Amino acid sequence: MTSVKRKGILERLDAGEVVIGDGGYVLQLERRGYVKAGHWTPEAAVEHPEAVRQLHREFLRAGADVMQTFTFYSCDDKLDISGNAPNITCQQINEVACDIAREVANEGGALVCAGVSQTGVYKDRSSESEVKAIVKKQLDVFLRKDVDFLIAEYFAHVEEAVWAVEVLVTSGKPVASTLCISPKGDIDRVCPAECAVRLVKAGAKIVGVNCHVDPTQCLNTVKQMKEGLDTAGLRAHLMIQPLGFHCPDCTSAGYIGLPEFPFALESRVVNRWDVHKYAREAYTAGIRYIGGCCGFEPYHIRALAEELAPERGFLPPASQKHGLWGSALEGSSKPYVKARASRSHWENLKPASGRPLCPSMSIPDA
Ligand code: MET
Ligand SMILES: [Zn+2]
Repeated sequence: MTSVKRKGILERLDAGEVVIGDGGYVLQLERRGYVKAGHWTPEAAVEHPEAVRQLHREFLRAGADVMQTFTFYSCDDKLDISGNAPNITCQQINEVACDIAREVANEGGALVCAGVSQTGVYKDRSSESEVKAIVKKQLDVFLRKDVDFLIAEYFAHVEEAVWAVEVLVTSGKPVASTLCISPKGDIDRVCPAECAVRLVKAGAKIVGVNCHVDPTQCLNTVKQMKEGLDTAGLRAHLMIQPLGFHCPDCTSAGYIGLPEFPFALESRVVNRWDVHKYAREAYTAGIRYIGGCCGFEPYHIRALAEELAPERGFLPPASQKHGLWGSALEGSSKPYVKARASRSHWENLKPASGRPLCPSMSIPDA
């Protein structure tokens, strides 16, 4: 599949455009029956390409400007651990994942971003060459498939992310990097400001966070990253792809440490109005690449696109089926439903969980 000539990621961001990211794949496809929890590897790209393609299409229709390849954890050491895809290789998965992402991206002018994530071999400095070899193997496939840009995402140690970035930049393609860290910093207690500085010095042009904590906590972290870069006199674009779950009670282990992870997170899902608020705060903080990670579904991405429609100048196709701020309810025959066709109703609502015996916060296991 060839790429259609279109404005690249850096051209868009350098011009001050808002870039809407996509949402979470592995968690969503686990729920749909195509990914095994615990392993979280993406062999569904080969086994059920139609399922992966459909999720990409829904994100595109919701307004995503970027299709991230379904290549999470797709390196030899992770797939071996999973042991549930004996005949499928990572190369195969990564090739097919790039093709699927390109096919859907071409349906709507989106860019293809190929991703690598934390490896299973990271220890200390001694693992540098091993980590880099794994990333290089993934990169070779991505280059053959001529993806538009690259991301090193979901790294908990900035040191490992820096190694990945160092390999990815050798391609000459733009490189983004997001860490799955809390406002306190990475696992080794490197603060977000320092993390951002190290990633940019390694060559990343777009830096930020993804996964592990909620939109509020991710905003806090990226703001610290921005301050760190400003203080160091470095320039980079900022990116944010938080969880689509509220977890103010989690520790630096993020949502993985919550007893509800991963099979009972539903009561924590952010709603579309939470996403409006998050999108506006991210934009105001100077972040221009705004998307979501685990828990972020197509309707959340549509909410991002709707909140930022004044800046972007258009609405996504999925908004044909959604009146802004509940206006579609004008057509309801029930007066009490019709009365909810107002921004103030949805903006001020404190949604009930409907679970009278449940606490609003948990005690994390880690
Ligand atoms: C656990 S984070 C997963 C990130 C990846 N981009 C996905 O959505 O599948
Ligand atoms: Zn995630």
